[in-house]
Amino acid sequence: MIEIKDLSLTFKNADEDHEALKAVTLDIPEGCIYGFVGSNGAGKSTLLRVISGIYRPDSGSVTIDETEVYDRPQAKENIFFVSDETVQFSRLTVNDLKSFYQSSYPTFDDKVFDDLISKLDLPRKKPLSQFSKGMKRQAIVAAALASRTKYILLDEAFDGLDPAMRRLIRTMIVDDIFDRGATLIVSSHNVTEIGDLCDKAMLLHKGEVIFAKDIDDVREGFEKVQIALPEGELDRSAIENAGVEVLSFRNLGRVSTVVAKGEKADITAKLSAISPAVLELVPLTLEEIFIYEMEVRGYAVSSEEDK
Ligand SMILES: Nc1ncnc2c1ncn2[C@@H]1O[C@H](COP(=O)(O)OP(=O)(O)OP(=O)(O)O)[C@@H](O)[C@H]1O
Repeated sequence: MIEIKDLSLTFKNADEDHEALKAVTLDIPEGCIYGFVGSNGAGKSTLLRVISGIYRPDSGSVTIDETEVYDRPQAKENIFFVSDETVQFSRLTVNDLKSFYQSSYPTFDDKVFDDLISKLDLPRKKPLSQFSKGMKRQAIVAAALASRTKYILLDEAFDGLDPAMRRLIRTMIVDDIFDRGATLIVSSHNVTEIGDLCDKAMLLHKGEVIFAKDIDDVREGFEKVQIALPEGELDRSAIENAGVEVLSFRNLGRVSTVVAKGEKADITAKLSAISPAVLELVPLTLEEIFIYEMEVRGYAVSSEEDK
């Protein structure tokens, strides 16, 4: 179990300081796949680095199985962090990578690594600098799985992988995590992928946790409705005047699509009072929810047509 309590971290720069994480509190249970999503610069990589013991928080704490990780090499043996940058490995070959991680992780399994490299069909004696971005990613993920650590942290999980490889790597990771009861934390900008892969998700914005929930509960409290009057067009104010909290409003011909905050029964009752000819609830994607949550906080992500 990873417990993060009231954690803050400020980068101190020559020109100005930047508070990258603000009072983050989060529990990551064992055996789950946890997704970190958020805007660019939200603090996802910084948080993964703090959990891995690379950065020391200014205040608050991170404990993994009740042990603080920073400055404790033994605790780090339980964690494999795949950074979003692979430049540090450029001069190494796949075989060098194997030796490097063998010495870093007592649990490293040579056979698992060799099998994965064969499955991925990666050259073993070529420096990683001559690999494509996706191939480098594959090699590091193979090392992560072969290290047999209890916790794997993947920054920008599937960056640079083609669709077939995304699927293969995803299956390899999920099978491994499931078989061993390990814990995986992934950060990604691909919200759909996070929704498909993860048990839980945390939305981070400007260093603050907006929510941390089971994936199945993320849609709770939001509804998307298609509505049309018997005659004429609706406008946003008509919906708001009916007492519905509108997050997004869009007209396509006579049919309006409304994303509203609130409970299904309440929203339906209020909209029924307008006496519409059409009133239909439609599924809301995770991406839409994340966008609305960030819009509410002033993040400019809506297109002209959504207004
Ligand atoms: N070493 C550093 N020194 C100073 N500021 C930093 C450093 N690393 C990150 N930051 C700043 O901290 C904030 C959080 O960065 P971070 O890389 O954690 O965000 P992120 O959510 O991973 O972003 P992205 O999705 O764009 O990769 C950003 O404003 C970034 O500029």
